[in-house]
Order: sequence, then structure tokens, then C-alpha cells
Amino acid sequence: MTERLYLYDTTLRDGQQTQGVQFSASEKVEIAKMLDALGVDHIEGGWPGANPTDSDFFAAAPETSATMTAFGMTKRVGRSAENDDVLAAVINAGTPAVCLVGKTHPFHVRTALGVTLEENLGAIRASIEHLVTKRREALFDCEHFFDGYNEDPDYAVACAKAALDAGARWVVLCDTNGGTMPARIAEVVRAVISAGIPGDRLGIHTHNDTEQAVAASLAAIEAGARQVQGTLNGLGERCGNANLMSLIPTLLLKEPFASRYETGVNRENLPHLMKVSQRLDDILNRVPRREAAYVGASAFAHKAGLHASAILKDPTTYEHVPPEAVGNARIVPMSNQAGLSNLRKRLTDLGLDGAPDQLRRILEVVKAREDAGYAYDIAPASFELIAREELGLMVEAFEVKRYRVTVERRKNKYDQMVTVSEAVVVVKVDGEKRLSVSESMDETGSDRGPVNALSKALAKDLGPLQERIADMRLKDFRVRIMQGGTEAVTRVIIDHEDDAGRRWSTVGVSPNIVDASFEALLDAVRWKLCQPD
Ligand SMILES: CC(=O)SCCNC(=O)CCNC(=O)[C@H](O)C(C)(C)COP(=O)(O)OP(=O)(O)OC[C@H]1O[C@@H](n2cnc3c(N)ncnc32)[C@H](O)[C@@H]1OP(=O)(O)O
Ligand SMILES: CC(=O)C(=O)O
Repeated sequence: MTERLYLYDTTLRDGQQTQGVQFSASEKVEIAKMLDALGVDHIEGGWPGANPTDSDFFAAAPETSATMTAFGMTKRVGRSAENDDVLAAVINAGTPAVCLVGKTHPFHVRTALGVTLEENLGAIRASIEHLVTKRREALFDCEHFFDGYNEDPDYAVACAKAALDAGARWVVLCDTNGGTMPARIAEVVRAVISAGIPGDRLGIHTHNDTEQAVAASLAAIEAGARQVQGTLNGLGERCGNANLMSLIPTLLLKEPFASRYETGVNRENLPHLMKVSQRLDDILNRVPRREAAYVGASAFAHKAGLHASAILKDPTTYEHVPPEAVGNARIVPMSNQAGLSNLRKRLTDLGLDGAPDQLRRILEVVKAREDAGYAYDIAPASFELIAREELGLMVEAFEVKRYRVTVERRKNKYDQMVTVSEAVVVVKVDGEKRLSVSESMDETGSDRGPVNALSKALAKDLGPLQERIADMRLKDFRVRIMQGGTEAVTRVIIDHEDDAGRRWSTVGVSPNIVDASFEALLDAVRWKLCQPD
């Protein structure tokens, strides 16, 4: 017999409190739809009235199966709930549910609000009653509950009970500062339930300031809370909130949760998880975190030779869940940690094979080049080119004769000082030399730098090959200095994508950053030309 556990997403509210994150109203709509398709129970869309974006979002909020929820704060002391303009704006958004945050820590009541403990209790009661009168599902976020409980357990519980008695459907215990240990979270949740707030009315909202938000949420669930709040990719104020991308698969795939609880997200939806996580990063223009649990590109990457060897015999030797369960895939990358098992698996995946001496040679080349600074585990396209070369499968369709890049500071036609990077690349294709020149201006007239200029020049005119590389787009560019001082070597990793949905990474290494970049760019073009149309 399973029990229902409710998932409450606050990506569009607490997630928007992440430094550097500012969703547009249309991005919020897209994210809300994504969350709805995933199967969360509540979507907290933002704080209507607090800023134009949130107000615009609620004015055009999408139809969702999930309960759309507006967020706000309890009424201010000294005015009635009916006459509080901030509360009115929240209610006027017209959502079926409203979540109000209120103080439950005496220190905050005195210091932040400057009111008495009784006045705060009255404000909580009146605000929730007002929501109920307006026929809204009422949720109460008990801000700083765990710290408040440490100072004065009776008062913290009294605040939660005031909301419950006033008609709140959910009373959510918040570890607002994110500093409470999971064992303490469980202890307090149990105490709150013993004090008369049933677990099926209790939610948990944790922050990740000690990197334990997910663990703390799971501890609260084990202790009896039946609603869990979190965000996509763990966005949120400061270090973030509990990461739903880790919480959801853990709840569905791990004991004791999997057999005890049922959530709105089912196992059929779970394989969409990685795409949801990546889409959010795309919207934020962030590079996905490779090492993210379950949904990171490295979550099922088996780099070490011993691991790869066993994985090929039985994947469960080094995998805690099957990667497909969350929409991820197993990778056996090549690197200086690899043995023949890694290599054979990589080649098989690429549809390649070779004689034993060729395989040994590929391993030697990879290890020697990694020693010089290359990193093939994160640049698999460059590895593929090495393999093809050693297997005699590489046909070089063009040759780079020379290239040059200049960076100039000069006045533009509006008499403003601007930086202009210009690149010249000369290639030989089918016996004919072709010279391409490119500047690195984007559509706004800003300089995108010498690597951008080089990339454009290299991909500008490859004669008869041009059509095959026309849909290549440079997506990301990462530079790492490998050693300090005069011995410094630069490693550049470049990611590209194309219209077929392929995304590939290449590497270049040199004491000169431009050379390292050019090598990675060149590999990207060579790899693209190896792909079927
Ligand atoms: C723990 C959390 O993450 S809760 C969510 C926090 N999110 C946000 O703050 C983002 C949205 N906030 C905003 O846009 C603005 O802060 C607004 C529009 C809500 C309020 O703006 P302002 O009126 O300019 O107030 P300001 O932000 O300076 O201060 C907040 C006020 O609310 C009061 N307040 C804080 N919490 C509560 C509460 N639970 N109940 C009633 N009043 C509260 C503060 O005491 C302060 O009042 P004061 O100005 O009299 O000192
Ligand atoms: C409400 C909320 O976001 C918090 O207390 O952390």
C-alpha cells in the first residue's frame, strides 16, 4: 500500500531568487508547461505584484493540471488582510492556490518585523483566514522554522498551528538559512507531528547551504512530511534549494521511498528528466553541470579502465541505477585512465574496429597526448579523429595553409572606441587555395573575440565541402591554463552543435591560446565532415 507524496516546484519563485537568474514571462510559461508535463503537483509561479514579469506571467499563466500557486507574504501588522495592498495583488492573480510566507522565529519577528509575537500570530491567522474566505487552497511557508524551533519550540509550533487552524491545507517547514543538519530536520518534523500537526498537512522546504538540501528533504519525508518543495537543477536563493532533479529519481527509484510512496511523477515520465534539466540550462544559457547526479553527462561515464572492463561484463557493477531510467546514457570515455576495455567499447559505439596493434597504438597516442594536456574524456570528437587516423580511416578533405588573427582597438563610424578581432584563414580544397576573412562582430556590433573570428573564417569557405558544415554552431568555449608561469600550457575545449541535434566537443592544446583554439576548431570541422549527411 503506497502513500501519496506531493511535489511542489518553486523554480519560478525561489529559483528566480538565484543570483544571475531572471526569467522572462514567456520563459516562465515554457518552464511551467515543462513542469506540468513532468507531473509535479504545485507550480509556484512567482510573486504577483512584486515585479512586472511575475504579474505578466500570472496574467497569461498556462492551463496546467498542476495547481498554479501565487506566492506572497502575510499581511502587515497594523492593517487588515482586506486592506493589505501586497496581499491583494497576490490574491488578485486569481490562482487556485496561494502560498504565504510568514515569520516563525521570534528573533525575526522582533528584529525584521519589529512587532510582538502575538501580533505576528494574529497576522498569520488573519492572512490564512482571508485566503480561505477567498476560496483559495492556502499554504503557509514557516520561514526560519528550524532556527525558530531552536530558539522557542512552543512559539514556532504555535505559528504553524495558527496557520493550520485558520484553514491552511499545507504548513511548510522551511530551513530558510539552509544550515540545519538532516538528522535535526527529522527530529523536529517528528516533534511537530507529535505536537498535533499531521504529516499529511506538512511540507518541507530546504536550502542547500551545507550541500544537504536533498538529504534534509528526504529526512523530513522519512519523519512524516508529505509535501516536498524544490527546484529544477537546484536553483534558489544563495546556494539553491533542494534539487528536484535528484529528489524525484531518488523518491522513485530508491528504498525506502520507492515502495512506500507514489508521486505525480511516475516511472514512465522519469526518462524525460535529463531533457528537462538540459532545457532549463539552455534557457539560462548555462553549461549543464556534468557531474550532476542522475542527469549530468558524467553521471554514467565510466572513465577508469577497471570500471570500464567490469561495465562491459555487467553494467550494474558500477551503476546504481540504469541510465535510461532518467533519460541519461552510459559513456565509456577515453583518457589516460583507460584500458583496452574502454577503447573497444568506444570504438564499438562508433561502429569502428581495429587490429590489436592498432588498438594499442591508439591507447599510446591518447595517453601521450593527455600527458601533454589534452583531455579526451571531455572531448570525444577529438578522440574519434585520433582513432580514425590510427585505423587509416581518415581522409583529409582540406588542408589549412595558414591563418592569422588580429585584435585592434579603433574608432567606429560613430567615433566610439571599439575592439575588432579579425581572422584570415587560407585553406586548400581540391587543389585550390581559398582565403576567408571574418570579423567577430555580433548583431549588436559587439566584439565576440578572436576565437569567434577564427571560427567564422574557418567555416566560411570550404568550397565544395561548405554545404556539409553550414549548420555548425559554436556553443561553448572553455579555456584552462594547465601550468603556471613560463611553462604555461593552454587547453581549450570547444562545443559545437548542428541541425541534426548532434553536439560534439573537441580539444586543442598549445602554449598559445589562439593555436589551442584553432586546433579545437579544426577538429570540430574535421569531425563534422566525417558524419553522414
Ligand atoms: C525566504 C524567502 O525567500 S521569502 C521570499 C522573498 N522574496 C522576495 O523578497 C522577492 C520579492 N520581493 C519584493 O519584490 C519586495 O521585497 C516586495 C515588493 C515584496 C516588498 O518591497 P518593499 O515594500 O519595498 O519592502 P522591502 O523589500 O524593502 O522590505 C520588506 C518589508 O516586508 C516586511 N516583511 C517581511 N516579511 C514579512 C512577512 N512575512 N509578513 C509581513 N511583512 C513582512 C519587512 O519587515 C519589510 O517591512 P519594512 O519595509 O516595514 O521594514
Ligand atoms: C519561503 C522560503 O523560500 C524560505 O523560507 O526559504
